[in-house]
Amino acid sequence: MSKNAQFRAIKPSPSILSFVEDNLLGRRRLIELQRAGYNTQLPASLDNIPFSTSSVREKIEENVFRSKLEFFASAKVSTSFPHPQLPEIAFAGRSNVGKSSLLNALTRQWGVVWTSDKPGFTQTINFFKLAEKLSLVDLPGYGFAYAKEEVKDAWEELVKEYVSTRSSLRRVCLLIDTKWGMKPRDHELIELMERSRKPYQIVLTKTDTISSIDVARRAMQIQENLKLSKSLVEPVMMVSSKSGAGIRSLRTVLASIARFTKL
Ligand SMILES: Nc1nc2c(ncn2[C@@H]2O[C@H](COP(=O)(O)OP(=O)(O)OP(=O)(O)O)[C@@H](O)[C@H]2O)c(=O)[nH]1
Ligand SMILES: [Mg+2]
Repeated sequence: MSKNAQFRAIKPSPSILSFVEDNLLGRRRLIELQRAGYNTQLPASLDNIPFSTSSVREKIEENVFRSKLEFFASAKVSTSFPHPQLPEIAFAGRSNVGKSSLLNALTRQWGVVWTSDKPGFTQTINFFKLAEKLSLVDLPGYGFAYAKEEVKDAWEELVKEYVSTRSSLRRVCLLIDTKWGMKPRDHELIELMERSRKPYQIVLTKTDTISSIDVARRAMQIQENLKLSKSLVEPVMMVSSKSGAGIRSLRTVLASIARFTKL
């Protein structure tokens, strides 16, 4: 069977299918979003309360994500990692997968984290904090095709060192582009997290680019692939920073890390 046919033969579980439907994930027609009660005039309209009568955005439900997002450190080498003070959530994944965009979408604070359509844009580990509650870390993407080999290796070493040694790191969100699925470099990082027993959670990004059934298939495929993994935190999360789909669900999951972990 071809890879494509194999993918199409995947039967997503009922829980994945209902998550996809409840969050209106996948490419959707405008009329469908409007019928579901979303104000499609708003940017990232699915990150709002359906049937809200307000013409502006409702406030973010999770307190911690309403705090001001502040950049506080940047590191190119491990000796410049800041002193670990807050529970930390890191965003890892291939270049261009949407890490920086997701940080912006979670906090709705556009412009604090820089995004770009040029792969390999984020070249250092950037540390942000939300009040004195939680630290969010934007990792440089790996697998960037155009950088010089030695530069690329240096980035990867930095990410690996961070993931395996950082004591305040509570979760790594491993972002995977829904359309393309997991690549060898993603597996390398997973092996490292398994070895260093770092809890990690998969976040499928750019779900607005493919059909909803394919989003569900991708989540199922990854869940099956990683079912023997010990450090994986379930479930597979699915988001679109563009439509706002799944963003509220991810905030809920991540806010509990701020609430329940002490350093
Ligand atoms: N359609 C769509 N495009 C997205 C989404 N999220 C990000 N993008 C686009 O993807 C490109 C890369 O986004 P970034 O957030 O800069 O990606 P990154 O993972 O931080 O990239 P590096 O810093 O190079 O590692 C930009 O052009 C974004 O506009 C999404 O949910 N949907
Ligand atoms: Mg980036």
